[in-house]
Amino acid sequence: MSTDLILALDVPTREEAAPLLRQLRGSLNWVKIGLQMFTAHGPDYVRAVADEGFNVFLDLKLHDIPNTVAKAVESLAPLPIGMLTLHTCGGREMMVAAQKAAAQTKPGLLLLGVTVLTSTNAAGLAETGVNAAPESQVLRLAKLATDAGLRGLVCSPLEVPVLRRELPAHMQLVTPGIRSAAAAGTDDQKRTMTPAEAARAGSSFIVVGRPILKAPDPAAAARAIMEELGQRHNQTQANDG
Ligand SMILES: O=c1ccn([C@@H]2O[C@H](COP(=O)(O)O)[C@@H](O)[C@H]2O)c(=O)[nH]1
Repeated sequence: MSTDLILALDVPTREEAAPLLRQLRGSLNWVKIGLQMFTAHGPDYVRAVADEGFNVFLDLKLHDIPNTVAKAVESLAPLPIGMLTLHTCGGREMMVAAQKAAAQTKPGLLLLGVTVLTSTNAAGLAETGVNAAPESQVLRLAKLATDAGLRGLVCSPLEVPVLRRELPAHMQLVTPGIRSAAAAGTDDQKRTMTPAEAARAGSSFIVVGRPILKAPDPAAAARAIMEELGQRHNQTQANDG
């Protein structure tokens, strides 16, 4: 199984993003547009990034009553997006409604259920009244999302091994919370792994923002991560052979 990089384009302006996208055209497949860029620059920017040849992952983490989320999915369907997030803690009925809306309006769209944010640890969960370890809560929400018909999940790479054991093989597992071994800190991320570890665990995609965006040479940092994922893939093939 191979693991692909998704660049989280969390910058304030289109001008700041432009040189990096230009340098990564042709080597990077996926760009994630999240709340920062979408609230500032809207659907037009989604179209602009897709026009540059990137697959777009729209990370809006929808969380509302079933009808409202389904209508939002319908409104977003005309956009050139390949992935869209919603919160699994919105519940089964909401996820079923969203998946139905996606199937009717944009059948190829991969709806991803966000389980427990990678910025949350056991103490943070307990503060919200959830007295479970992150791994148990992720598994619970992941099973609910799978039952509701979703085909992909967002979780930390730490939970990927248990999800790979417990869920159908077709589930796409997208993992933020990526930090290199040499990183000085983890920012606000609490459940982290390195790119190679996440790939080895079985992530379908890793999502990386600040470690690339704040690097002295962001394009080189992105290429180094792709290399790390590719090297691991090649090593696995070599070991398999
Ligand atoms: O659980 C989650 C879900 C989404 N994210 C998003 O991924 C990136 C990570 O950025 P870094 O700068 O690499 O920490 C960011 O856009 C988050 O909104 C997440 O981190 N955790």
